[in-house]
Amino acid sequence: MTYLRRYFMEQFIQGQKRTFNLSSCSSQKNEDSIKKIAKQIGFIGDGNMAKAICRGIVNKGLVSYSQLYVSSPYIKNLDVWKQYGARVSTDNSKVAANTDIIFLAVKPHILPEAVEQLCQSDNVDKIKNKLFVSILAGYTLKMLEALLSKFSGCRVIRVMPNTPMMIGEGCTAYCPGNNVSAEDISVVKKILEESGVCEMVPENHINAVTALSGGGPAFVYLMIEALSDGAVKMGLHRDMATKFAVQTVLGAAKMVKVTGKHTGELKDEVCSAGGATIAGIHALEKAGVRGGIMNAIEASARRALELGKTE
Ligand SMILES: NC(=O)C1=CN([C@@H]2O[C@H](COP(=O)(O)OP(=O)(O)OC[C@H]3O[C@@H](n4cnc5c(N)ncnc54)[C@H](OP(=O)(O)O)[C@@H]3O)[C@@H](O)[C@H]2O)C=CC1
Ligand SMILES: O=C(O)[C@@H]1CCC=N1
Repeated sequence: MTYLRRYFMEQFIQGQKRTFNLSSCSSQKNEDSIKKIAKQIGFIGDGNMAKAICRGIVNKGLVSYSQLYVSSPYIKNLDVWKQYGARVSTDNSKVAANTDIIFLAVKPHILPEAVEQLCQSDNVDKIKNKLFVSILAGYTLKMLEALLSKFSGCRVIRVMPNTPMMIGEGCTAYCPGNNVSAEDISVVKKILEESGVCEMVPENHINAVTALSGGGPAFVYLMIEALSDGAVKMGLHRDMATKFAVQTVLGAAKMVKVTGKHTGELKDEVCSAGGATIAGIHALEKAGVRGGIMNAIEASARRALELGKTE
């Protein structure tokens, strides 16, 4: 078991425990019944992003685990879902046939194989008229609609989520495909909005979104690590350095959001004339940090574009 898988399983279990505690309180129950989505939701692929979405929506009371049906190739890996009441299968077609909304949550290079499994199954007739939600980087609506064309009446919504959905702080963009109804959009939006910010974007913006918010958490983790490393170099203990780096990033992000001020103005409020901060800003500018970050977004968006092409 990889470290990441073990970590997500632990988080997943903790999330479930917290949900159980919350839902035993009556006011939460009332709120839950208002929010609840009366649909069966399928996940083809049970990796990091699928777990983040599921944990986010279960924690918010939108669905219960019994409404989730998850598939991936190794039955052992699905035990954790089963343990909490989700249905599981190694057969993707069972998930697609027995749910209303199907999240495609495999890696891009796996998608043709996963869809082929649906096409070759005995469940083809039962997969008609379904709503598919693709979270894959790179796969355009046109490609997705072509891949799923065997299933008449299928609709597709392309979304780009991120892992902080798991804690209700996600950031997701979505683009509806041809044939989706207002109800399709409304239910998918409800799922995504419940776990953070959610905006509709034109499809030609989705690769930029993939780089910015899809992969962005990784860039921010790296920055937090570097801030902590710098402070350790200057003598702070690691625990404190990381705790302060995290709180500083959180606080700065909230300042931008809450005050609505331009980031340049907020930066100027920190930089005393001839002081310590401007010396640090100078070091960052000399290192080309702004250009480096812009290059990272550009490289990531270009790579996202390539991911839909078969490799
Ligand atoms: N991770 C992220 O932050 C984000 C990811 N995405 C997108 O989400 C998708 C999934 O990424 P992520 O969750 O990170 O990837 P993971 O590798 O964590 O998950 C992929 C899952 O697919 C399973 N799988 C492999 N082959 C098949 C198959 N034939 N049928 C069904 N399931 C299969 C894997 O099972 P096993 O492990 O047993 O092989 C695994 O559970 C990608 O397309 C990515 O572009 C989008 C936004 C953010
Ligand atoms: O790295 C990737 O390709 C995916 C897309 C966004 C986050 N992870």
